[in-house]
Formats: sequence, C-alpha cells, structure tokens
Amino acid sequence: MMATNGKDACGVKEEAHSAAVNGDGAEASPQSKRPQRFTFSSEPSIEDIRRMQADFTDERDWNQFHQPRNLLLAMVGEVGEVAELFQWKGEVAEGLPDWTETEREQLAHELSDVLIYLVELAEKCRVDLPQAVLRKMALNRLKYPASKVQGSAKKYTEYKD
Ligand SMILES: Nc1ccn([C@H]2C[C@H](O)[C@@H](COP(=O)(O)OP(=O)(O)OP(=O)(O)O)O2)c(=O)n1
Repeated sequence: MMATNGKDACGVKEEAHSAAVNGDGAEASPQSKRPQRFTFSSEPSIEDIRRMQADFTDERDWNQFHQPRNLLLAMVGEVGEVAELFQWKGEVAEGLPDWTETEREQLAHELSDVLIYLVELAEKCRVDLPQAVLRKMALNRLKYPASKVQGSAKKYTEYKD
C-alpha cells in the first residue's frame, strides 16, 4: 500500500505535541520549539507482531526453518536491504525529504522485515522484548546521565568522571 492522505510511507501521522502543550499562548520553551516529533501508531504492539508472525509461520509449517541462527541471518540480510536503500545517497536529512513515495514504501517494507525477524528471534530465544527494552533503557539512563553527557556523543568509557 502506498502512503497517501498526508501520512508518511509507514502510514503513521505527525502529531502536534507542542501545539497542545502551548495552546495557552504562553511563550514556548526552547524544547517546545523543536520540530514536531514524529510518533507511531499505538498498535500493533510487539506482542501483536510476535503473534501475527507465529501464525504466519505456523500456517506454512515454517517453524522447522525458523531456528534462532536462521532468524538472525535473515534479520541481518534484511538490515542489508535497508542499507542498500541508503547506499550512495550521501547524508540523508531527517524525514527523507528528497525520497520518492516508492523509496519510502520500500524502506517501510525493509524496516518491517527487520522488526518481524527481530521479534521472532527474541521469541525463539525466550527474550521478553518489551520488558527487556525497559530494563536496557534504565541501564542506558544510568550509564549516560543527561546532566553529564549533555550535547556529547562520546561513549561512556571515554568519560573520566
Ligand atoms: N522463510 C521465510 C520467508 C519470509 N518470511 C517473511 C518475513 C519477512 O517479513 C519476509 C521476508 O520475505 P523475503 O525473504 O521474500 O524478503 P523480501 O520481502 O525482503 O523480498 P526481497 O528480498 O525480494 O526484497 O517474509 C518468513 O517469515 N520466513
């Protein structure tokens, strides 16, 4: 399905957070002057995606092929297909303003393939991905306190304290 109706290629809309936040006419803070943040639809959840892919493989008797290593290789292959879309384009601005709708839809497909295999790989490795993401983000916040690393992209090992 091609993207239409003012939505982007992934079928997800832009939301006007800052308009809602600053609707009282008060002067906007520097943070709210950022471009509007792109947001995803709330569905499907990661568990929904896991279940849909499990149904897809069950219906085809493909579980016999979907062992962890095969899924990992399939995922890496799809990452390569994402990379191919960016290949030789040089730096690409956020929002991909110069990309055609066809290129955007191809990207949406390839990113979806990566996610589908990632979710199934996590399932087959018994990693509860949504909860694991919460734990990992908590660790990331500890490793990179905002007050310490503000505006710097250095790796945590490069900080001397
Ligand atoms: N054994 C397979 C084959 C496919 N798929 C599903 C998961 C992916 O979302 C998608 C991958 O399909 P293809 O291998 O045909 O890859 P592409 O869709 O990227 O096609 P192409 O390589 O022609 O771009 O289909 C799967 O679960 N198990």
